Amino acid sequence: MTMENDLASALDGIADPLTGKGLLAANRLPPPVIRDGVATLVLAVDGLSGDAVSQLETRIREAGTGVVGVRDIRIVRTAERRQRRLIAVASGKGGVGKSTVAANLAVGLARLGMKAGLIDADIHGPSVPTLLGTKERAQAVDKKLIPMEAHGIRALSVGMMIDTDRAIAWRGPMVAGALNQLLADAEWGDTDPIVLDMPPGTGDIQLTVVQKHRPVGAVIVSTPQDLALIDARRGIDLFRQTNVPIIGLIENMSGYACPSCGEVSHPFGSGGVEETCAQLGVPFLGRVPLDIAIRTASDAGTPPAAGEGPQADAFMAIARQVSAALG
Ligand SMILES: Nc1ncnc2c1ncn2[C@@H]1O[C@H](COP(=O)(O)OP(=O)(O)OP(=O)(O)O)[C@@H](O)[C@H]1O
Repeated sequence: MTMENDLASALDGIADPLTGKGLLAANRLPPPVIRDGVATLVLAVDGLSGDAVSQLETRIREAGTGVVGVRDIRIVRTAERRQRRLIAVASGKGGVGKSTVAANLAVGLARLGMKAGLIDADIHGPSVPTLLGTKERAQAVDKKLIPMEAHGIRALSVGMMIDTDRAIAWRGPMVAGALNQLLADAEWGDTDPIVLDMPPGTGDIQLTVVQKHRPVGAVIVSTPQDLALIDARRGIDLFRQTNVPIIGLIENMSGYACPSCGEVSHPFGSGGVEETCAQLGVPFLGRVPLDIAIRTASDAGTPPAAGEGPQADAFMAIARQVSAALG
């Protein structure tokens, strides 16, 4: 028994790449079983890339064979069915730029070489068709929706399915049903990861989405002003309660550069999101300035992350951090 305990604590000393918790605490591994000096470990590979799994296996073997009495480690990976990693982009409050960030994050991840997708679950104001410049309805083949392709990503939006004026009166179960259609009943092929632009707020709808679709992590968008930050904390709480790791917070509309004189002002204050991250012990992923060029490009259907210049750089820096967090 002590040998198994020793092995368990050695394995729990390895940090899970997604949550940072020990491998047992993160439910990556169940308590180990040892027979005749051979430990058989069932490793849950959900949400991890092939490289991340291989690195983790190496560390498990190193830690395991260091335990007295363990002569061999056998690792069985859980069914490696194609797990699509969902990244939830949320905000506690509307209008903080959540959809803008979600679209540019997906485009940024695609520019880093991933087959990224984007789902617009923001039924009260589906903005992805505008952000990507895809105004047509999505086609369906054999009752499966075909995601639109734009700016290197695949995307589906409630706004590509229905008359959005009607959706505004939808209740929770209808939202959940529509989302299921966008996620499970669509032809996503090898798309991974998928950025999920969540409905704004932290109510029942958000809770259902999170519980049902189990994102591998959440990105929270906030502006620096106090009110938005209070709501962002609520967003963090929602994910913590449901055990979804917080990938980090983004400060959007941070500092305004006057297009004529160049002077930078801070209409919503400055540094608030980074401070909140430090207080809550969650990563700060970066800031995106309040920039007219971002709004005009977004309204014109050309996500800044697809181009060059300071606006693209701000989104790419965030995409790199999210990509690193995914492993
Ligand atoms: N960094 C920025 N600089 C300038 N304009 C921005 C920036 N971020 C977002 N915007 C603009 O602010 C408006 C709201 O953005 P967006 O729709 O992304 O917010 P949201 O949080 O998703 O809103 P909602 O809660 O209504 O869905 C849009 O016109 C968008 O172009």
